[in-house]
Amino acid sequence: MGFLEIKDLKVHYPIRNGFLNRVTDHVQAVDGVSFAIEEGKTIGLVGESGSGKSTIGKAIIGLEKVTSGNVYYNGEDVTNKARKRTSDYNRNVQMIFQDAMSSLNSKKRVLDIIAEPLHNFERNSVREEKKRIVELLDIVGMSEDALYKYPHEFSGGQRQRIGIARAMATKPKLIIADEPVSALDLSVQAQVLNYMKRIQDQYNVSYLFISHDLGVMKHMCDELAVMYRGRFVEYGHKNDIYTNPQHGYTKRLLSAIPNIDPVNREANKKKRMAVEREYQRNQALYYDENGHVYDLKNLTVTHKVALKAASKEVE
Ligand SMILES: Nc1ncnc2c1ncn2[C@@H]1O[C@H](COP(=O)(O)OP(=O)(O)OP(=O)(O)O)[C@@H](O)[C@H]1O
Repeated sequence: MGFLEIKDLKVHYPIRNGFLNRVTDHVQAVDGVSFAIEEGKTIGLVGESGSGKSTIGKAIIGLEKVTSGNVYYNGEDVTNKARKRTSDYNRNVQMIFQDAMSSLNSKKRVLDIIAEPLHNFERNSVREEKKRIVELLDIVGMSEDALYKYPHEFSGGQRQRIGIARAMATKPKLIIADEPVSALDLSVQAQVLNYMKRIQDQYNVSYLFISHDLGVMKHMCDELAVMYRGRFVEYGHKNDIYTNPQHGYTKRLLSAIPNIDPVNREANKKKRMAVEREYQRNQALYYDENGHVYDLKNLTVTHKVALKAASKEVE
């Protein structure tokens, strides 16, 4: 059993229209998901843009209102609860975002940025506080030199590491990491991910890791949830999902991971195209090279013969 449990979570955003700004419909951003987070483990949420990943993270931390369902923290229902900044839940659940530049206050020095969450939970002398901040910078591989600089004086990867140091200031049990490396170059991504791994080993922190990148997920996660239109279409141990995906959507995501092995590249390309065609057949839609979309159910016989011949080529 996990220390954080999500039960049948739904977040529906109202769509407003017209002069009176009346609610005419809802976007079912998250539509009934359940899972639990255990200590020291990483759960990955993967899926295309708009599938509801960020909304889950924001609903857990209280940035979005939950429409129905529950979030339990150590058995206590914390759904939609107004909390003091100093509450135990706020201390233990932190979030980092893709764009570290906008989540770090550009007018503040690193010392003050990391000190901010500390002020809510600790009473330290100036000397003690500085010592704590130097320790926090150290866990993300940064030196004391960073203390009196501003966010714009750092690279993207360094800024993300400062964000991680700040999240770690309250000694949280869970960090929700929303696309933390998507905006970074590949080599910098690897560096940031390795720091996150090391921090997990050392402090037993859990991650809810949100990404659209299955390559990154393979490196980071224990369990994986594949999201499609607000729901989990597949959920389980990452090895099971990577070796034996059940859902057409997961197969498609997996086949899209770039292959750097030149020997198998051609074979993988064919496999990828076959998976793509199967997915499209199941969707009853077909996209040709010119970007035209056909509904397979309404195709003429000539079209069907042409498509059949095209799919044989890649089988
Ligand atoms: N504040 C909002 N008001 C209305 N609709 C919203 C709001 N925030 C998100 N949505 C919609 O909810 C759905 C899920 O969005 P969400 O940001 O959770 O997806 P995501 O999987 O995290 O996508 P991305 O990878 O692009 O961040 C989308 O259709 C989005 O347009």
